Amino acid sequence: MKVTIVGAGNVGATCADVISYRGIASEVVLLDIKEGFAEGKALDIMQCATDTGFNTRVIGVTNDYSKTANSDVVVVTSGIPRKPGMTREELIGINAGIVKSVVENILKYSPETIIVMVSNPMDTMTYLALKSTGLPKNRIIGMGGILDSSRFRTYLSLALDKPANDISGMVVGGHGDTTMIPLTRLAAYNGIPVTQFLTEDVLQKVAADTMVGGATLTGLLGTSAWYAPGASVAFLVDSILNDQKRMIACSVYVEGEYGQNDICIGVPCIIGKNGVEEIIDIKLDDKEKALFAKSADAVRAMNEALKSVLT
Ligand SMILES: NC(=O)C1=CN([C@@H]2O[C@H](COP(=O)(O)OP(=O)(O)OC[C@H]3O[C@@H](n4cnc5c(N)ncnc54)[C@H](O)[C@@H]3O)[C@@H](O)[C@H]2O)C=CC1
Ligand SMILES: O=C([O-])CC(=O)C(=O)O
Repeated sequence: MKVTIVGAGNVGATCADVISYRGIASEVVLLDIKEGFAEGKALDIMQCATDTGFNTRVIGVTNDYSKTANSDVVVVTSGIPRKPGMTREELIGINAGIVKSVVENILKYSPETIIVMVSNPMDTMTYLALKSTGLPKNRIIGMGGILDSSRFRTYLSLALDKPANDISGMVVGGHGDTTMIPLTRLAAYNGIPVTQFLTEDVLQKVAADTMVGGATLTGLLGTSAWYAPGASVAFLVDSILNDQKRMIACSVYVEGEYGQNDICIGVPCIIGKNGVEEIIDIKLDDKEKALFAKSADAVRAMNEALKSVLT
């Protein structure tokens, strides 16, 4: 199985690294516009093979899309990350043009591929990729909810002082500091609702910390995060390539689900070899429904902003 990752920067290279050492794909192509950069990252990752014991072939190329031909999955991480104090939405001006040209080039060589969108603002870039290519909606998947859910589970694990892997929880809605919705009511510690262990105040703090999880790391690091984002992309790619049919919160095109239409937004999906195989329309309570509608309005407004950026 072949995966191409466009953008060999922090997230792209980390994702290539995790895909390789977990043996998720037999071939990974890293592509970047910076001369020699992807080649260097690929060689460095390949030189881990004997110590960590993997056989994935990793190659790096500078803007040579012919080497990406017949990729089963293409991950798009090309574009700029935010700096401290910025929102993801402020990246739209530069990243929209990059994403549009990248997906056009990709489809010339891999017309049947499934695209995983990472570049921010991710919900908007997912919508842009869908609309500009006309691909079927099952083949364009935005990565955000899985990362937000990992952060949610981490903050819950810290509050409970219990292992994160014993905790389930999901974040839906937009992948933005104010648009994501950690579903605290449904989070559980080995099947037991966390509401039995944590006070409402603590749960509200966990939700607030989750929502600004990316901004907190950007403030600490000076650029946005990459270890957890790279691992989240690899998890998603694994579910596609190995047809695992995991339920993962992803940004996908909705047509009536959650009362929304014509936007890409984070909802629970079954992810398998066909990409998005099903959207799980879970029952939200009235408060969650109102938050989802507000989130959807904000996501829709960004899609409107695309028009001025691309003309
Ligand atoms: N959806 C999510 O959950 C997350 C999204 N991100 C987003 O992912 C993107 C990448 O972040 P980082 O890897 O930290 O940035 P980075 O700056 O480390 O890497 C981006 C790479 O893209 C390359 N690039 C730029 N234009 C290109 C083009 N036209 N073709 C090929 N390569 C090109 C750059 O040369 C650079 O190497 C950002 O937009 C960031 O906001 C980051 C973390 C999580
Ligand atoms: O915070 C950012 O800008 C990058 C991102 O989407 C994340 O780490 O969640």
